[in-house]
Order: sequence, then C-alpha cells, then structure tokens
Amino acid sequence: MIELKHITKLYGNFKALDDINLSIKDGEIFGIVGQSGAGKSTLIRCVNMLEPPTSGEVIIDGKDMTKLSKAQLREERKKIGMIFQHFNLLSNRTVAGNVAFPLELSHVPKAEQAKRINEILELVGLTEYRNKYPSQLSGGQKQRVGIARAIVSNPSVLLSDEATSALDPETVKSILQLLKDINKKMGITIIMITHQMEVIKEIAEQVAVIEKGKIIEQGSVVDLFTNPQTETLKKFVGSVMSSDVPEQLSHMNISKVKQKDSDQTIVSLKFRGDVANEPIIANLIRKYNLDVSILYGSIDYIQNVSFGRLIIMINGHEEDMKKALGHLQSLPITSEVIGYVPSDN
Ligand SMILES: Nc1ncnc2c1ncn2[C@@H]1O[C@H](COP(=O)(O)OP(=O)(O)OP(=O)(O)O)[C@@H](O)[C@H]1O
Repeated sequence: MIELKHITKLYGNFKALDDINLSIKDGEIFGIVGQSGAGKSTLIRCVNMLEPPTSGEVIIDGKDMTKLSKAQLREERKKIGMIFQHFNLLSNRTVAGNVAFPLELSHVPKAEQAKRINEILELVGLTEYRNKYPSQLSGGQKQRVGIARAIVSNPSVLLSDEATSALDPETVKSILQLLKDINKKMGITIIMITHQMEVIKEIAEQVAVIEKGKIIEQGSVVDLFTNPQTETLKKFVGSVMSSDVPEQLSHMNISKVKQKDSDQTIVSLKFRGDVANEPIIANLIRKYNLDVSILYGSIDYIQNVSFGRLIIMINGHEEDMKKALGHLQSLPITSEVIGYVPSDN
C-alpha cells in the first residue's frame, strides 16, 4: 500500500504540488494524468524521494519515506524500480550490462546475477539482444531494457515516468502489454504518469487527474471515463472517446432551441454495457408511442467493459415525449437532449 498524505512541494514560492492525497493498493496499476507542467513528474519523484516533498508523508508499506535516514532510504529504494521517457540507459554497456547494473550495486553474487539476468531478459523478450549496445536498439527495445533493469531486483513498486511518450503507437501497445504481464506475473504495483489518455484507457485500473499541482478528480478508470466531472478530464476523455456530436451529423443543423412544435428531438444516450439491460429503444416505441430513428451508434471498450453511445431522433406527442425523457433519466444511463431539427430533416 502506498499512501501520499498532504504532499506539498514548493520550488521557491511556486507550489508545484498542493496538498496531494492518494492511496494506491498493492498490485494495482494506477495512472496519473495531467497536462504539461501539472506536476506529474514532481509527484512521481516524491514517491521514491528523488524529489523530497516540502511537507506531507509518503508511506510505503507502513514506512514514512520522508522520515528515513539516508542509509534506510537507500534500502527502501531497492523496492522501487523506475522507467523513463528517454530510457536513461548506459550507452557504454550492453543490454545485459545495463540490466546487471542494479545487481552489481547491491553486490549480488555473480552466479545469481547471471541467472536473474537470463530470466529477466527472457521475460522482456530480449534474450537474443543481450550483447547489443543501446545505440543498436529500437526505441521499444531500449524501453524493454529500461523495464528489465527496473525490475531485475524484484521491486514491489514500478514507477513509470512517461515511459511510452517517445514511442510509436504500435510499440506503445507492446510495451503496455509487457507492463500488464509483469504486473500479473510479479504482482508489482505500477504507478504511471502520462499525458496520453490511450495509455490510461489501456492499462490503468485507477486514475487521478492532476492540474496545477492539485488532484482534481480520481476514481476507477471505467467510472471516470464514462462520467468525467471536470472540464480537464472531459477534454482528456474526448481525446480517446468522442462525446461531441459526430461529424456525420453536422449537416443536420441541430438547433439548441425548439423552433416549432413539430421539431424532432435529438437525444444522446451513453451507457455502460454491463448496466444497460433494458431494451431502451423498443420501450420508447412500445410504451411511449414515439417514432425513433437511430442517427449514430458506437461502441468502445475500456479494458473489458463496453461503453456504448447512441444518438437518436424522437418524435411524438408532447406528453409522451416528456414521459419518455423522464423514463430515460431514471435509467442507469446518461441521456441528454442535444437539440432539435425540423421534422422534414
Ligand atoms: N527544479 C525545479 N525548480 C523550479 N520549478 C520546477 C522544478 N521542477 C519542476 N518545476 C515546475 O513545477 C511545475 C510542475 O513540473 P513537472 O515537471 O512536475 O510537471 P509535469 O506535469 O511532469 O510536466 P511535463 O509533462 O511537461 O514534464 C512546472 O511549472 C515546473 O516548471
């Protein structure tokens, strides 16, 4: 368990972190997302005390990292691996040499080192590259070396500081898959900071949104993606799952206000696949005598939960419409009237 309690970090008069409180469970993949300058790097560096907080507590497995002596901190840091955007590999060492480095610092016996390096290179898929130098590797392979080096000492926590930001989309996928495998196989807790929402969507179970040094929203990824509260998170979620009126409907000139009684109502419905069991559209037609046309439909997956979006056009008697909209509001879905179009549209 990692607990950050009332963490504040000042650089002179500038408050880079402002009363941060987070609780991260063992074995969890926890994402921290925020725009450039929000304080992500500062925050993740507070976890391993590369950047000691000005005030507050960093409690890892019951120990407050801010209260440890230098020697104790060195010991505790062995339980925390870290990977970086630009890999930070030693260019004059081979792949195996880079992975060996933390073991050498800890004076692990040579035979044990060799065994461990073989296991880890196998795990990250770099066995054949063990004698290559970083300059001979692709970005994805370099990050695999970074990951191997970070986990070779069997840490319980892995910190990832924008580890996929310098990689192309296909490589990002393979690195995230590797991190997922490592999380499963080793039970390691992973804290990832990123400005890439796809990364959070793909891998994180919990997410916190940081803005101007403060956590402005946090919760499970599925909850936050399906029901973002702050403008910042809405924008982030919009970058991977559009919630605007789709391009295909732009020709319809949807008006915000009803011009004529005969205007048709455009309604957006959003629902999680695991909560929407009712035949919603069929009920609007059967129970409320409405004409319903489906204008747009999409389905997205956040990890293994499906998230659907429908835009429908409904028409009928005023009273029936009101009742139907009221009924939609009572369901565990998000429904919103997004506008009106003339009935001959
Ligand atoms: N050593 C430092 N001295 C002074 N200000 C700093 C220092 N390190 C960071 N800052 C400031 O603190 C704020 C947060 O920086 P931080 O690097 O944590 O943000 P970030 O969210 O990681 O952004 P990016 O993704 O661009 O790295 C920024 O305004 C930055 O200029």
